[in-house]
Amino acid sequence: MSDTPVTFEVNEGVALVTLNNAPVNALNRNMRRRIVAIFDEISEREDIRCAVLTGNGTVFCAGADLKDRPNADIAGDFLEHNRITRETGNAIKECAKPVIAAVNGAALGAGLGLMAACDIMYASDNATFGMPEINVGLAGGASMLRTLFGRSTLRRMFYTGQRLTAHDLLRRNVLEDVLPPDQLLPAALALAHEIAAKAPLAVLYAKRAANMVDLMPQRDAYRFEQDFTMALAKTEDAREARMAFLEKRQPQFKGR
Ligand SMILES: C/C=C/C(=O)SCCNC(=O)CCNC(=O)[C@H](O)C(C)(C)COP(=O)(O)OP(=O)(O)OC[C@H]1O[C@@H](n2cnc3c(N)ncnc32)[C@H](O)[C@@H]1OP(=O)(O)O
Repeated sequence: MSDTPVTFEVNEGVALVTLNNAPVNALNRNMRRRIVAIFDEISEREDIRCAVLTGNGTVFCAGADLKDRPNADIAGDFLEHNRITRETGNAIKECAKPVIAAVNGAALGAGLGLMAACDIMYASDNATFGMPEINVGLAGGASMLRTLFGRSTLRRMFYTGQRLTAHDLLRRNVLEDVLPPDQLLPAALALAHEIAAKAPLAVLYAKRAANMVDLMPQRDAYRFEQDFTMALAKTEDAREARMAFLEKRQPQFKGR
């Protein structure tokens, strides 16, 4: 295992978070804690506007570390493991800034869950996707895929452990794009920089709204979004965005 199981660097408003636990970036507790800490930090740092999540090596993430399981004979050990496991995805989903997945290889089990927690998803053309829990004595994880797949595909993957290709997911409108490995990170970073150049408050509101509308009925969701529209309309940046459009110039945002 690497000393730094997840690395984190920031460049011009974009954070690049890289899973770095050779050979297959399997998730152990140490790594999960680091992921939670990094995305909480990204939420609060004003110099970060968008993040990209990728993996080092040829596998994005092989899911739960099958060599480092909780001990059911130690009271509390399984519950603590489960708590940090679910907070890993939540930290990405609830991150105040958009997170773009750049899936550079297999994304399996909890690894596919990491991708599913992201806002926008790119993959390399050699990536594969599956929920192999059924084959390794584990259950649980269908809930992580609800926003990605329809009922039948989700259950087929869940009951069989079958793996789908990146092109299968592109055809099913799960992925934004499928790219050769050397073009994956540049494409994800280019989109991240485009988002990072938007009015910061507008992006914060947009992500909160997008997360909420995942959960709410349409009528309530749009009512909720209108509150954000009203709050945003009162900011200096909203006025600047409108004036820049009318004056045919680039906006200068102040984050307020
Ligand atoms: C709710 C969520 C639950 C879950 O996430 S359950 C876990 C689901 N994950 C799996 O079942 C992982 C299955 N792994 C694979 O299919 C393959 O592996 C890969 C496609 C990821 C990579 O294949 P390749 O490049 O051919 O490498 P390799 O020789 O299979 O593996 C290299 C080393 O990595 C170890 N390894 C693979 N997956 C895991 C894992 N999830 N946890 C711990 N170790 C893993 C292997 O055993 C081996 O190790 P050694 O070199 O000692 O033989």
